[in-house]
Amino acid sequence: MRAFLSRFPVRPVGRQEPEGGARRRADRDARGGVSPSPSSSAGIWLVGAGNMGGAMLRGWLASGIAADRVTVIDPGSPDLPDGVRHVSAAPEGWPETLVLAVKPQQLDAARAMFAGREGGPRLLLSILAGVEVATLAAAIPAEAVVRAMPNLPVAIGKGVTALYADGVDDARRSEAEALVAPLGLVEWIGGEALFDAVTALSGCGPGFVFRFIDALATAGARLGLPADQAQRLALATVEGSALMAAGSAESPATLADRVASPGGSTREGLNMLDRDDALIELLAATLGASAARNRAMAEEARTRS
Ligand SMILES: NC(=O)C1=CN([C@@H]2O[C@H](COP(=O)(O)OP(=O)(O)OC[C@H]3O[C@@H](n4cnc5c(N)ncnc54)[C@H](O)[C@@H]3O)[C@@H](O)[C@H]2O)C=CC1
Ligand SMILES: O=C(O)[C@@H]1CCC=N1
Repeated sequence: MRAFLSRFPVRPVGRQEPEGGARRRADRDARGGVSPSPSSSAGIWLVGAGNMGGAMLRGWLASGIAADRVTVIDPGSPDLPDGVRHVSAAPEGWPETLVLAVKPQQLDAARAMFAGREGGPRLLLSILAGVEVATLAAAIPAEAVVRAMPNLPVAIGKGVTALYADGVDDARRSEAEALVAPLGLVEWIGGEALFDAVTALSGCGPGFVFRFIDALATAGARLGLPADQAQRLALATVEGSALMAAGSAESPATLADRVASPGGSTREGLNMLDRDDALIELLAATLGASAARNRAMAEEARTRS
């Protein structure tokens, strides 16, 4: 996956670093907050640069954020874009923004890296599925905690990031939003209970869509098409349909009906998907299973903390 992501070129896509970063850093120092060496207090520390942390990193660099603003903390050997500083353990002090992107089961190890330090980051942005704000706040003493649920297409600026915060002021919420805005669509979630649902829909969603593309190609191959040709046709069909739906004033449901000529072959196919709401029921069960796993991971994280 990392090799796959590294194939996407890192190039500016129009958005620049949000203004005000330098002013906010100065404010913090003036307030007598945590003030380690300038090199460690500035910028973003990305804790964990695997599939998802790496995807966010690529999206940030493509949006124009300078590589030297990000420090990756990862004991592994992540495949990183040029110019990004990589350390295997946390430097001294705290950054302005700490992005937590380890697996939920690795939260304890990440927390241990920072144990015993005075102060905390201004903003903790966590992408851990199923790990709640209260658990995160107990692990890392940040001034503000924001949960984020990105998805893999953030690597190309076409992702979705859902955000949730409780009791966080507008300035910090704006900081969190500015950080993920260059990565694609950003949506605030009204309650933490909905986070498992949003994780299942948009966080896990690319996995389901990739599987759908694969299944469409497999079904085409079963009708006799060469497998590689079926895959190209399936991929381009999904790409074109998604782009068209995204740019259309009509709903996807209406667009589906537009493909279906009366008495034609699309209707016959749609009848299969619609019979007893077969596709809806399948996806409801799919998202339900993912959401249940997120709830279980939250429980596991609460128990460990
Ligand atoms: N993969 C995805 O599409 C999405 C993942 N997420 C969340 O992102 C998080 C990471 O998932 P993936 O990137 O898929 O996992 P991953 O296993 O690819 O990446 C985890 C990274 O953390 C590093 N790591 C392990 N222990 C560490 C420590 N103590 N300190 C710093 N780094 C450490 C590993 O070396 C690895 O590079 C998870 O919490 C997951 O719920 C959220 C949305 C989508
Ligand atoms: O599979 C997972 O647990 C993570 C959460 C969302 C996507 N991947």
